[in-house]
Amino acid sequence: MPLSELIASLPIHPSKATFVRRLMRILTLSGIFSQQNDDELPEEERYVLTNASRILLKDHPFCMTPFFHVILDPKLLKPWYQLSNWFKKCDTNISPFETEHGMPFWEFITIHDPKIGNGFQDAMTSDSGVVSSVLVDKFKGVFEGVESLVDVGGGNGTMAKTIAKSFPQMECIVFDLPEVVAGLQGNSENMKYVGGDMFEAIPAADALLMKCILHDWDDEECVKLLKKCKEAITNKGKKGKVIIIDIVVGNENGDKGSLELQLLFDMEMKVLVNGKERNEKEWANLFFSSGFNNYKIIPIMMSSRSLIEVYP
Ligand SMILES: C[S@@+](CC[C@H](N)C(=O)[O-])C[C@H]1O[C@@H](n2cnc3c(N)ncnc32)[C@H](O)[C@@H]1O
Repeated sequence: MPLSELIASLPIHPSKATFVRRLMRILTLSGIFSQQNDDELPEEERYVLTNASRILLKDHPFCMTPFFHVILDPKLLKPWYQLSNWFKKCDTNISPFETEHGMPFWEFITIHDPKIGNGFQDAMTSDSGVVSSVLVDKFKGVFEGVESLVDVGGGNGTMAKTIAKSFPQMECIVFDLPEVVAGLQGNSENMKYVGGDMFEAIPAADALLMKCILHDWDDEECVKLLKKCKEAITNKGKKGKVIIIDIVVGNENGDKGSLELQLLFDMEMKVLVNGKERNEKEWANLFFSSGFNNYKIIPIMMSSRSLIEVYP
C-alpha cells in the first residue's frame, strides 16, 4: 500500500502525516520495515514488512507482540532508572525492580499486580509457542526413554502441552507457584498441574525441564535449585536428566543480532529479577557446585536460545 493511502487510513490528526513519514524512515533504518518503491510511481513511498515486523502481526502463528507489550510496560521500564543506584551500592542482592516497586518481581506480578502478571504469562506463552515447536520438531531425541517429565516453573503450561501431545506415553507435570497454576487444566490425559515452591521440593521424574528459569536467579539460588533438581531426578535410585532451555552467552548462530539479544537479556534479568545470562564456563561452574560433577553437559544452539542437556 502506498504510504499516503496508509496515512489516510490511520486514526491520526492530518497535521501529523509528516511525522509518520519520518517515523517510517527510522523504522526502516532499524529493520522493522523495508522501503520498496514502485518504479512507475517513484514519487510515492511504499514500505513492506520484514521478518521483524511480521512476527508482530496478530494472526502470525508465533506472534510475539505480548512479549513486547510486557517488557515495554512503564512498570517494567521504570526500574531501569534505578540501575545507576544499583551500581553504586555494595548490597547487590536487591534488584533495581525491587528498589523501584518495594517487592520482588515474582511477588509483584503474582499478588500485587495480576494485570501485569497476566501480560507476563501471555508473553511467556508466545515465547514458549515458538520454542516448544522447535523442540519437538528438531530435538525429539532428548525425550528418548523419558516416561515422566516435570516442567519446573512451567507457567501456564504452553511447553508441556506441546510435549504431552507429541509424546502421549509420557506423564507431564507443570510445576509452578500455586497462584500461577490455580484452576489450570491440561489439554490431554497425560498432563497435570501441581502448585508449589521449587526451592522447597520438586516432584520426582525421569526428566526435569527448565525453560527461562535459571537466568532469573543469582548463582547461590541456582545452586539451591539445582540441588533440588538432583533430588527429584535421583529419587528411588533412578538417575534422570535435566533439560535446560536458556541463553548461553557466546553460543550464537553467527549473526550480530544473537549476541546483542543475549547481552540485552543479561541486563533485563539484572534489572527485573537480579538474575543473569551465563556463558559456557559459568554454566559448568553452576552444575559442578550443585553436585552434577559426573554428568555430561551438552549445550546445543536452538533458535535464539540453547538447549543444555545434563545427563549421567
Ligand atoms: C520466566 S518464567 C518462565 C515460564 C516458562 N518456563 C516459560 O518459559 O514459558 C519463570 C516462571 O517461574 C515461576 N516461579 C518463580 N518462582 C517460583 C518458585 N519459587 N517455585 C515455582 N515456580 C516459580 C514463575 O511463576 C514463572 O512462571
